[in-house]
Amino acid sequence: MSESAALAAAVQAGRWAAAACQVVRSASGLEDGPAALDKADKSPVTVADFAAQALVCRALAEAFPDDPVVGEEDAAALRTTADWQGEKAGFVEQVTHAVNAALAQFKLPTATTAEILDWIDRGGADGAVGENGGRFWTVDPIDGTKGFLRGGQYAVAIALIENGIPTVGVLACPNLPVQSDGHNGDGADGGTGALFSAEKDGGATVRSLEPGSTPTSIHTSATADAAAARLCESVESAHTAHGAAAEIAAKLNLTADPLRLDSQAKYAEVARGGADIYLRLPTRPGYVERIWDHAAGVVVIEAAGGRVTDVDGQPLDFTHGRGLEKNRGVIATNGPLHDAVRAATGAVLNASN
Ligand SMILES: Nc1ncnc2c1ncn2[C@@H]1O[C@H](COP(=O)(O)O)[C@@H](OP(=O)(O)O)[C@H]1O
Ligand SMILES: [Mg+2]
Ligand SMILES: [Mg+2]
Ligand SMILES: [Mg+2]
Repeated sequence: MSESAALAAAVQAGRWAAAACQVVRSASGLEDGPAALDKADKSPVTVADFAAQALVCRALAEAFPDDPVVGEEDAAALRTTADWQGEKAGFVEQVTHAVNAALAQFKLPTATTAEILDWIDRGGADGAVGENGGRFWTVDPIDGTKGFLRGGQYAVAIALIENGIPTVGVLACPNLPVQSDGHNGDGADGGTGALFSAEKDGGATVRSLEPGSTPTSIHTSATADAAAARLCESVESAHTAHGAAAEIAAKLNLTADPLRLDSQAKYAEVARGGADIYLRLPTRPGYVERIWDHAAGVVVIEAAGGRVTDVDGQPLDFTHGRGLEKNRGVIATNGPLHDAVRAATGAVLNASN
């Protein structure tokens, strides 16, 4: 099946953004890592998050100038940097450098800092129902920023949402091998990285991040035997309840240790059969999952034969703006295991309430 214009634009956006992330990683010292700021919620944002959002928004604007974009980041902090000193001095210049280094790799003209900040702020839409005929993009320029900082997994995640349904998804994973190796939490293997993509009702594919690479089809595993299943979850214990996942695994007689990786690389691994179950279990009441942390992963995994619901068995509801306001946690599986995993999850979470 040939790629739609929307998928082609998202693939290009993912390639540009991944290139900027790789520029930042290779330019930063191994000990210090890339420069990062703390956001209002104390979570980190790096030079590469901003550079990647700028490039994704530029690519989407070129192909679809009228489409709103709901991006995780905004440039407000970068517009007030005149008196930044110490480790923050030069932060904005580093963003500009990363964007222009990536553009140069693709033989595109360089941009000014003012243009780059405006591209970042194209991601300021709120995903409100009813705007632009119900069509908007959502972008996580680096999903798994903590993984990126640790040299672990991270993903540039891009999805098109139409009338509340994610219809196109791209996950560019610079530290994930093109072939699953069963221990992908380790980070860069010296390979080129992998780009996963899918369209709703089309197939899902993986290709290398190398220029001109060819996509190959991927599919979830066929296993219906929970005891033989591999479970993946976040590295960060603040993002998912590791203890409850261990209880669910025990209930399912699962024997293998969980595969811990950052970012939507977890959706990608289940989508290609490298794992069978992804659990994201609420850690504290009131946390609302963000749409950009899931939309692209949902398209890829469903097109590969998998299933996604929240921990209550409800479909993820993308019609409430920037948050999955009506959902709690996420269960993603290969498909055949879904009902059993959902039942075990319900039993464990209800027992602890
Ligand atoms: N308390 C919480 N529960 C669940 N997810 C959280 C969380 N706090 C932050 N996150 C989200 O977890 C994402 C990373 O997921 P993972 O642990 O699977 O790598 C972060 O994305 P960013 O890294 O894009 O900010 C952030 O949006
Ligand atoms: Mg973040
Ligand atoms: Mg994220
Ligand atoms: Mg992010």
